[in-house]
Amino acid sequence: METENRWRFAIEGTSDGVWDWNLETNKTYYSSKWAEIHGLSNDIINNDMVTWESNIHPEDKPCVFSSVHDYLNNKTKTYISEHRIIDHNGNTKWILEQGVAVARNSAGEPTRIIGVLRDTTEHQLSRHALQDSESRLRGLLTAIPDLVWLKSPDGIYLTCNSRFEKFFGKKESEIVGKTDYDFVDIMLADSFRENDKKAMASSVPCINEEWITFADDGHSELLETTKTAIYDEQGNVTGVLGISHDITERKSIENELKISAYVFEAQEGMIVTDANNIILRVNHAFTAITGYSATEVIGKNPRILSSSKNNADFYRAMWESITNKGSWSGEIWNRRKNGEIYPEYLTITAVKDQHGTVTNYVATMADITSNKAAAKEIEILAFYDPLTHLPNRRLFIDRLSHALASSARSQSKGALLFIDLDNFKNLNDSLGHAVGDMLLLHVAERLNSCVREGDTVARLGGDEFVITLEDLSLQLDEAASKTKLIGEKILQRLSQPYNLGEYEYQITCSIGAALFHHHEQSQDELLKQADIAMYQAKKLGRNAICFFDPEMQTSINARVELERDLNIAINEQQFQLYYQIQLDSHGQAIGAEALIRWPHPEMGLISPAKFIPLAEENDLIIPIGSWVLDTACAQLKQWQQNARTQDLVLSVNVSAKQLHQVDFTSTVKNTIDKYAINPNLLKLEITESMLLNSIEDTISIMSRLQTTGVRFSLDDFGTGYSSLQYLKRLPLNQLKIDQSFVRDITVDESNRVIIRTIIAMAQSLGLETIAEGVETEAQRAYLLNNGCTHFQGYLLGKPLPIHEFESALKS
Ligand SMILES: Nc1nc2c(ncn2[C@@H]2O[C@H](COP(=O)(O)O[C@H]3[C@@H](O)[C@H](n4cnc5c(=O)[nH]c(N)nc54)O[C@@H]3COP(=O)(O)O)[C@@H](O)[C@H]2O)c(=O)[nH]1
Repeated sequence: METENRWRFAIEGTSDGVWDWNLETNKTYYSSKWAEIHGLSNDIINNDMVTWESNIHPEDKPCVFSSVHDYLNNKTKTYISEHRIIDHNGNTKWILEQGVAVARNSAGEPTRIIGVLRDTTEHQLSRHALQDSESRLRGLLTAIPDLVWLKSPDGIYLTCNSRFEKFFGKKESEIVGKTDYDFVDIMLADSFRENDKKAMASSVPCINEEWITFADDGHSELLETTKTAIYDEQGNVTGVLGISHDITERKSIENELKISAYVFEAQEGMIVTDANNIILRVNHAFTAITGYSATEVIGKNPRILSSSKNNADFYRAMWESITNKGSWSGEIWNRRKNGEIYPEYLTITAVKDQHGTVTNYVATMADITSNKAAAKEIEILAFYDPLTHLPNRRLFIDRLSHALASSARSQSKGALLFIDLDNFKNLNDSLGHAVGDMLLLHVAERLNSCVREGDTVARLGGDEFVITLEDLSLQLDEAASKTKLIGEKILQRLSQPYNLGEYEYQITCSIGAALFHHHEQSQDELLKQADIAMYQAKKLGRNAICFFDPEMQTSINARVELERDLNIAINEQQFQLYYQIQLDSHGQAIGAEALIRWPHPEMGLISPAKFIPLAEENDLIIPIGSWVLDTACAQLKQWQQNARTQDLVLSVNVSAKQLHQVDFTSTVKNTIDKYAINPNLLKLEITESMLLNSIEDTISIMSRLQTTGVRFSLDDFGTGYSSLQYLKRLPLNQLKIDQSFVRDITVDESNRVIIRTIIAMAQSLGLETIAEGVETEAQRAYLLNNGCTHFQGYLLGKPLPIHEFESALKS
């Protein structure tokens, strides 16, 4: 009892409330302090558990009972509970209650528990106030659309808001305690750290802009980040606060504005007016174009620029378009400040507000004075010949098609003249192109003077001119005779001497005429016909006019077909080589001439005299010549393997185009190498006419080939104009007397003289002579008696396919 009293005395002395619960008697002792906390006094207190329980806040009771239950069942070591009570005066208080068993029964169950109780209301209130403040702060941070974060001086995140979480794509709890290096690449983290340090070292906030990619969805934003150092009361830096604001849109607007300002000051003049068409703003280009400064026009109506060149209807239509369609653009004549009227390309656009009401008009203007001049220039370049200023081919074709249409309508006949100067090239080559151009200018003038106003004289290019003669007559024959008269006038006028600076020059022309008399004729067809007729005039000896006739067309068509077939022949290797024997003065076979044959699948054997000139014209001679050379060398290879034929020399015809191919020398060498033949047995026949042009070039090519051992024969000798001078320089082995001299040898004394001269020339140059076209014994005898060394002709053998040739050789 004594102990109990002492215990009671002691507990009454503490500042905490004490309770002592005897579980066996279910009596509870409450200290005065306990009673005080509960708003009770000791004299009215009941020493039972009901007193304790009834004061507990109803909401907290389940939790308190659970704690008691856990303790009684030995689930916890002490009983502890912080909960609310409602004291006797109705005040809600927070208390912290703790208790331990001081006695247990034999089963180990508590039989007496003593506990203390402390009023924690004040502490709880301030804790809750702090929690509230924190949650308000957090709510605030969350509501802020900016990224907000706080880092320690060494860069460790202390907190951040939810917007910031999106940047790293992590929750705040995962961010706090880490640094930038844990979330972004090292370069970016370095730059963040650098800016943090700057901010912490600065007394004012530091601002920087950076593009940031958000880890949560990968989108990017341009952020303006303000970093501010945070200090404690002693002024020590305790961290850095960062706030990043998305300025992507603002920047883009700023850029748009910059661009707009730039555009406004672009090359084109600009006017901005209000809805009443009063000028609000103009740019520098406007001033440059019109001569008016901004101050001179602001507040005025743009009509100060108008000229009298556009009438009221024009402006009415313009405003109608602006009102109805929102814009107008087109060419307009305006007046500059200095009074000059100029063309302008103007665009006016109505600017409307969201209600569709016009607020402004924006006009852009481009001075097209120079465009107009350029357009004129372009037209001249596109449609006129720059030298003579005559219409060019394009304009001519256009005019011709109109003339044809008009002729078809009126039934009145017209004509097309195709004029080509004769040997114009000689003038260019001898006196130069500048003099040639002067002549062309004179020709253009003279042609214009030969025709009527409505006729068109055009230059197609080079020395080719064309003229359309319209409305000649309703009768075809009369139209033809008028055409002839005009053509003859042109022949006569053009053949008069020309004064070309220091030179006086005379030239003639050839004219082809085609009449247009039925509406199916196309301009291309007519041009072709006149061209054909012009070639006919050339063939007739030049300085002549020829009319197109249908027979010519037939022959042209045949040529076109032949050309097409020739291409097929090359691809399908339809050619054959024939061999014509060549004998020496003792009648010994010394070789042969390879002569191409074309057994056409439908037309039979076509003479080389017919297709070789065509092949030369359109360059098909190149593949044909290569085939001949290759086949001849292959034959030489065959012959080399036989004692009877191993010394035969094979002559191969080479055309001018072939000889002047850049790779001709190498082609010959390669072919010789390919078949490993003796080059001395290959003789290339070139014609005398080939020497007329580019003699120096020909000498150099022949000389290069001569070094390989190849031999040369000069074909058709006597028909050209080779001077002895040139002959001496050519690396020749043989002169071939043309068959035209041989043919009449027995009847024509002049041919005999020529033959004797050729043989004498050959002897003096140390060359062999071979006569071709030897058909009679008399011809052979005469040639032999006059020193001719070699012979070829039907008398000795016709050109034969290889098997027949070799059989003839044996016999
Ligand atoms: N570039 C090349 N030209 C070649 C080639 N093959 C032939 N030709 C040239 O074609 C022209 C016509 O040749 P062709 O019809 O073969 O006539 C030759 C002989 O057949 C003919 N000849 C020969 N002997 C007589 C004869 O006694 N009487 C007679 N009326 N004609 C005869 O003469 C032509 C020989 O020509 P050439 O010796 O070359 O002057 C002709 O110009 C050939 O050159 C070829 O592969 N490439």
